[in-house]
Amino acid sequence: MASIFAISRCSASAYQRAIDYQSRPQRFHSLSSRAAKSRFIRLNNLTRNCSLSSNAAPFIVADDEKYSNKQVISITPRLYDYILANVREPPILRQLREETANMRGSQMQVSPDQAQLLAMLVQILGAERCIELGVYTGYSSLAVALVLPESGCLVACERDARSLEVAKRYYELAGVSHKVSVKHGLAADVLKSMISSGETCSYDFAFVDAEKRMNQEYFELLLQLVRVGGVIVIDNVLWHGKVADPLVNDAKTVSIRNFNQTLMADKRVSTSMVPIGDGMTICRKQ
Ligand SMILES: C[S@@+](CC[C@H](N)C(=O)[O-])C[C@H]1O[C@@H](n2cnc3c(N)ncnc32)[C@H](O)[C@@H]1O
Repeated sequence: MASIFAISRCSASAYQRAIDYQSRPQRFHSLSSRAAKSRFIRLNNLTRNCSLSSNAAPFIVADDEKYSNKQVISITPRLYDYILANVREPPILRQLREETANMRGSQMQVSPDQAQLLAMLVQILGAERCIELGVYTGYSSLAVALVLPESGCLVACERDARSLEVAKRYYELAGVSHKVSVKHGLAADVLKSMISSGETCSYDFAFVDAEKRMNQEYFELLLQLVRVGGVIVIDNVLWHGKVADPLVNDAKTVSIRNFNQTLMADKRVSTSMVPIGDGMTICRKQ
């Protein structure tokens, strides 16, 4: 109870500063020594009061008039464990995730709850023809291929041959390789050649998870390939929260932030930004 009481008194901005401090303490340590010391102590207390430990109860991010009194919670490690315990991850996906955990870049893989959402969207759409940009070792593409009908097809595009080998092995193991058309190459080139071959408006679903700075170009090409009513999902739209931090202006963050802003004004699609994993935007072509 004590921690819940502390959490409810911790404001959203204090919580954000506490998170900033946890993720980048060096930013605060670069202050003049006296200012740094007092800020260090205050922020240390904040992180403790905001109960960011693994056993923390969910922190209420918003519940005042600004947010129409709607209560919005953050996900703590304990709550995330609970969410994961409610994901029906097929054993073959679990096996792939566990094998990939020791590989370089494993943090790039979508999370089990994200993969489940992608598979769910494909099922709701009744999708038969799908595209994925950025396969890595195949976790998200396998999640999609597993729910495609036998006649379905997923174009899976990846520039790295080594990770593609793992993906192909798992498509075989899962018995879905006949549904996956693997394209080894640069995503934009693959999409352009699909358009040149007359495949416009013939796809139901696309998932974008390749080079983040190319998102706008991928999106324009995919809009040509996806039918009206089809869905394009873009991953990493929150970019570890950096898109909302005006002090972060590296090229990738700025590019994702600009893309999000452009998408917001794009009347060709309806959109929903979902705070799952590192953030996904779901777009439906109008
Ligand atoms: C975030 S990972 C994809 C993770 C994958 N969706 C999963 O859930 O396992 C991004 C992948 O995109 C690939 N990639 C990056 N730029 C690319 C490009 N221009 N064309 C094709 N693949 C690219 C990288 O090699 C990497 O494997």
